[in-house]
Amino acid sequence: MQPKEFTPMQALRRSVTMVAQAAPMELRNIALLNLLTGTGPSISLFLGKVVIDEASGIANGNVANPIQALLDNSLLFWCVLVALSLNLIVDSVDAIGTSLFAALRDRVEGYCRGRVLEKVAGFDDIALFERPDLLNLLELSEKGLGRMQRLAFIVAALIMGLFTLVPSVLVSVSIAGWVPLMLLASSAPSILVEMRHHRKSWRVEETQAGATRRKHIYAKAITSEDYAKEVRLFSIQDILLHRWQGLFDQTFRSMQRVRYEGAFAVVMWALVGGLGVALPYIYVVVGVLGGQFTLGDLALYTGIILQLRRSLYLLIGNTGDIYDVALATAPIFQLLDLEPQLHTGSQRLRPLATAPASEPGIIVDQVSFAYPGADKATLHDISFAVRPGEMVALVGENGAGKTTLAKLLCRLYDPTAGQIRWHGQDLRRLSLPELRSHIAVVMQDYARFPATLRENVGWGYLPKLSADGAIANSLREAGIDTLLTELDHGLDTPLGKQLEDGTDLSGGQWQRVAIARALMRLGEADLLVFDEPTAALDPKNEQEIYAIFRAIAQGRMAVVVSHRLALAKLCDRIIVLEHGQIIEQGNHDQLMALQGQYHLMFTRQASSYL
Ligand SMILES: Nc1ncnc2c1ncn2[C@@H]1O[C@H](COP(=O)(O)OP(=O)(O)OP(=O)(O)O)[C@@H](O)[C@H]1O
Repeated sequence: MQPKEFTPMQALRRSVTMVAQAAPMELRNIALLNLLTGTGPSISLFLGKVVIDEASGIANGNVANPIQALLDNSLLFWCVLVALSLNLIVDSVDAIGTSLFAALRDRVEGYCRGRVLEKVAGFDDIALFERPDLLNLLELSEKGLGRMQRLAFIVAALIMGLFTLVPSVLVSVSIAGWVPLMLLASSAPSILVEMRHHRKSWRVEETQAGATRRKHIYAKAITSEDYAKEVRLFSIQDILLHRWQGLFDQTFRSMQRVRYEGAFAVVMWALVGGLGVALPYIYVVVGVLGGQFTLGDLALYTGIILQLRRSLYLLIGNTGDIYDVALATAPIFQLLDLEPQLHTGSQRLRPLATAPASEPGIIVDQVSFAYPGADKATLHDISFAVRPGEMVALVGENGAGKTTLAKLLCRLYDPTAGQIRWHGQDLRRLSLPELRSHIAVVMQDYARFPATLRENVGWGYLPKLSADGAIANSLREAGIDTLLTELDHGLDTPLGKQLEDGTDLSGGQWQRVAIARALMRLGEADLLVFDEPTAALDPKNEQEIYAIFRAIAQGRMAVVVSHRLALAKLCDRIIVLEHGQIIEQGNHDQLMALQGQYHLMFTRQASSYL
């Protein structure tokens, strides 16, 4: 799962295609509008020249009725009328432009963000959320999404620049062939300087991606409800603020240095570009004095030279920006092209009856595992079996590798070495959606979905999302059906403080809701994976949940990760892990008789309850 490299040109091509796909209608309408507003000023200048030449021809001081003179000269009359109408139209369509641009921005945002969300949601594995380099990629894609909206504006501005440039070039050629060439040549260095500046800025943003992400983490720790209580109780606001400020200063300083350098270079080259305007300008003024050009020409040509320069700047500025966009949007395409680490297999899960005689249940066969990017393995050569009807406990000290093993059983990761087989089939060959539909999980860090009670439970088994009876049953089995009467809107009460009118639950209640969600799957699930399922429950409720687990594990395979050895004691087999290795295995009595690590842990825990 290594991100591909993109050249700026490749990223630019993909970005332009994406913008065109996102808002084809808005782009077309903006192009039409720009055709009008871009060519309008050149046409106005030309009409102005005719008006000046015609008016100065008539205005010799002997015109008795100037209005009649205007009406009599049809060229003058029509030029005045068209120039005024054109100005009126150009001014009035400006307002349409504002709403078209707003629609363009929203469409591009919706389409591009939608594609990114779709991609992230479609990842079957969780490495994307656990690898710092991929988290940085997510951070950079977020910046890229902002730049994608800018690209839409740049494309519109370039269209505008071109529509202004073409008539300006055509008119300026009539002054002298060298005029547009000179303006172009004197502006060219600015393009290169802008591009270099953008490349440098992006390099800084890239190298600061980690710092920017950490900055967001500290900002979140200050503003998020999850940390609010402890931040205050331990008075760590200042530490977090200080860290955020430090990272902000660091990223700001690096960017500011590049900005100053860039601004200086751009200004210097803009001054050089000014010379390119001065010479043609003087040439026209001298031409008027020498009788080569008329007064109308003076107005037209000086206006057109300045306009040509402006349109060149519009194009130069936006070409520089387009380079910046190309660099900044590359992470979006790196993310969109990211190959998931896990691939679904095609086989259907074989029924128990057809499993090979030696292979019923789940066999963990010499499994080792290292987290992506980690230099040390977390699990070493793990082998054990969970037979149908068996409840197996994974115990061990913090960091021993229990949760990691639970993640491998649910195929959130694949083993680095060895195999996990289910009724004789390697998990990697099974269809992932099918595999996961046969597993009911309660994770240690279970989700508290900002959704209704119905959804928090019903999302465990979508076909029964509207089946009030089934959801109520799961809540009852998880011992939390009192919520149905306690909550104002019963199943349809929004849960979580993030939601308007949301009701928050206690930690233990949320844990029971997570258990109820897993219970919704019981119709299909053959494997139950419970990782610290009772951590938030009091001892009385814990005992009650143990009894529920035992009951639902009947006839299924169950793996329970727990520090509560009272729960482990109820299991058919206990696997003791230490530093990612199995050090003991057996039932409670066998392990107690062994007088090893389990015995030590159990007696310590039992004595602490006395
Ligand atoms: N996403 C990850 N990337 C890299 N290392 C990880 C990741 N998750 C866990 N680890 C490391 O793997 C080791 C085992 O972690 P694991 O969560 O499996 O332990 P555990 O036995 O469940 O611990 P606990 O009882 O505290 O929940 C730890 O050293 C941990 O630092």
